[in-house]
Amino acid sequence: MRVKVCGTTSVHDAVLAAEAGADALGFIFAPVSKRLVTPEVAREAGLNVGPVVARVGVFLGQGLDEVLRTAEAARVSAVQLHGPLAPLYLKAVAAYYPVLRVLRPADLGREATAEELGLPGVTPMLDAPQPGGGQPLDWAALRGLFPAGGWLAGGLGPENVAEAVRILKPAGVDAVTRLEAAGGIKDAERVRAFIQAARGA
Ligand SMILES: O=C(O)c1ccccc1N[C@@H]1O[C@H](COP(=O)(O)O)[C@@H](O)[C@H]1O
Repeated sequence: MRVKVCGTTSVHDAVLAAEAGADALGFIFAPVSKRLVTPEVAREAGLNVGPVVARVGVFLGQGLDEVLRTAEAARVSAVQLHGPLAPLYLKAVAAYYPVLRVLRPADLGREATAEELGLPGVTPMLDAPQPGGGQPLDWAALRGLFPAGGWLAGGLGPENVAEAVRILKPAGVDAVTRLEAAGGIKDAERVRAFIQAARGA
């Protein structure tokens, strides 16, 4: 199972998460976020974590041109897309980058969702309705609905990730709020504890 540490805003926090064993780092380029980072800092962070840590650019409701330009400037290795979007948009991004397509529980079972997830290079990630809000999903209620090969986000932290993994068996987990000392600043102990708990589940 892969572990992603999201909301990285500095080289320091990128190195901290990579040294703690993160498989992937998330860089949020959505202007609404208190974890907004510039492509320049994300690029520099990526250069400091070695060759095997994935760098994921996170976007919410942004235009195709902006997503592709920002991803290129930041030299990310994958893109995470939140919010409603047209199938052609998703197809266009997936032609350049592996995509984590973020879904809410209400999206599961919809025809449009099945169409999106049928595209090559698109991996589902289930998250709470408010991204970056630190609110866990009702994992027990999602048993049997959770998409095969999907990732899980939404209010995960050191104290609850093992339980979530046992219930839903995701291919990857992702967190931000519960790993922070303050908005956009990582708590080193919580980052380490999260990765250990996820791996030990
Ligand atoms: O964290 C944000 O500010 C954010 C803003 C816009 C899109 C996504 C954002 N974060 C994503 O939210 C999930 C889970 O966050 P949490 O652990 O519940 O706080 C994660 O995928 C982040 O990438």
